[in-house]
Amino acid sequence: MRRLTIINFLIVLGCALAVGLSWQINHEAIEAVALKLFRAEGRSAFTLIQTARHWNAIQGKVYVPVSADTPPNPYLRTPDRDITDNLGRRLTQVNPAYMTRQISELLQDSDVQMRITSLDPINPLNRPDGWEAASLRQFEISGELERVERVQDRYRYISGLIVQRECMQCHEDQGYRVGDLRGGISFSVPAEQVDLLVSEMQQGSSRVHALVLMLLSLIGVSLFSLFYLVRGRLQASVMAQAELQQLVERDELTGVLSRRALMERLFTEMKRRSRYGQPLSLLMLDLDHFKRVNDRYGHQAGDLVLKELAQMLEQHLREVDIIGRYGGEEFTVLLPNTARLQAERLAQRLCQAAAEYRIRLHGGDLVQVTLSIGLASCDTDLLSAETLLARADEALYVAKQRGRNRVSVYGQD
Ligand SMILES: Nc1nc2c(ncn2[C@@H]2O[C@H](COP(=O)(O)OP(=O)(O)OP(=O)(O)O)[C@@H](O)[C@H]2O)c(=O)[nH]1
Repeated sequence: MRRLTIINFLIVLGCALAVGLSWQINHEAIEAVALKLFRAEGRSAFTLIQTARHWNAIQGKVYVPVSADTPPNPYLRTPDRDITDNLGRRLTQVNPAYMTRQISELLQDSDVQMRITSLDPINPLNRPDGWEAASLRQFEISGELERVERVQDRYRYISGLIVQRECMQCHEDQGYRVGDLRGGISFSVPAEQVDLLVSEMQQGSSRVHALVLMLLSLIGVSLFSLFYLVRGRLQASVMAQAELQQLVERDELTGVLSRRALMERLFTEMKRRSRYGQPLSLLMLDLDHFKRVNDRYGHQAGDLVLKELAQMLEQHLREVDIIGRYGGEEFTVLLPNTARLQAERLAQRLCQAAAEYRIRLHGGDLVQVTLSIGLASCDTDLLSAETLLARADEALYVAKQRGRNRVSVYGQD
């Protein structure tokens, strides 16, 4: 349960990290979008102003009546700067730079600020501020012609002005050539409105991310818990099945195969034998005078002797050999692919090993038991399992009759 809690915590943590990363990327993208939007606005405004300036330049000369707001431009040094029309009114020439400056002054009371500026201004009022000067210098170095940035509480945009042929009439004296960068037009708007929009979009994104995090965590935790539960049940059932199998297959006291499992294996080996024609031998082992052990040391000591002896016998067998408890103090050993002669040698070894084996009881006494073994083989003839068992039993009976602690082979003794 503790493991499940830790893994579920890690799932939620993983979801939180992934969603948090997405939230961060999304927030930065929204801020980038705000900048892109303002860049588009700046470009539109610049295009409008440039078009008006172009119109002015291609007219050759544009004149307007002299007024308090439009006095003659002191920085325009053309001989026909001021003229009088046929009604006697004084007119003065408004070149593109003068026109741009006048428009920017008209905008002074609005949110939008516009400035025409140059690193080498004819009109000192057009001197660039720090950001504009840095941008114009960057344009000169990089060849770029546009910059947009949030500067303190305003979004700022500047685009470079390139000298066109029609500009030369005013700017030739400054040494400019067509294609030179001679300044720029900058716009700015308060960041407040854009900030509000950005913050609304970011709040929306935060809500969506919070929802996604909740859903992801819920789905992740539910799916994993379900998987954990099902896996736990499956494991428990597999273990229970294995335990059950063990109970059915193994003799509880000695740990060797139970009689039932032994008989199943005998039938299987008989079938294998009849299909592949390999020899098969069967030993029937019985402890000699085991009653005496029980009588002398008690039933529990007898149990210990049975258990230890079974394990000792198992160790003397090959991996393919099969030992099982046939009943009481009687064991059966199946020897697949083993002919009579080989089986007899093995039976002799088992008999000798048992006789040499000493079992230490809990009280410290050493017990020695001997075995009588009956052997039956089916080397050539096809027998049934029952006949093989009966023959081994018969041979065992002979071994007992002949004085115990010996091997008797069916059909030979
Ligand atoms: N402790 C213990 N004794 C068992 C168990 N199963 C059978 N026995 C005992 O094994 C003894 C078998 O006695 P008998 O059939 O007379 O055979 P024996 O004394 O071994 O003599 P022979 O087989 O003729 O050599 C009995 O005393 C049974 O109680 C068991 O699981 N545990």
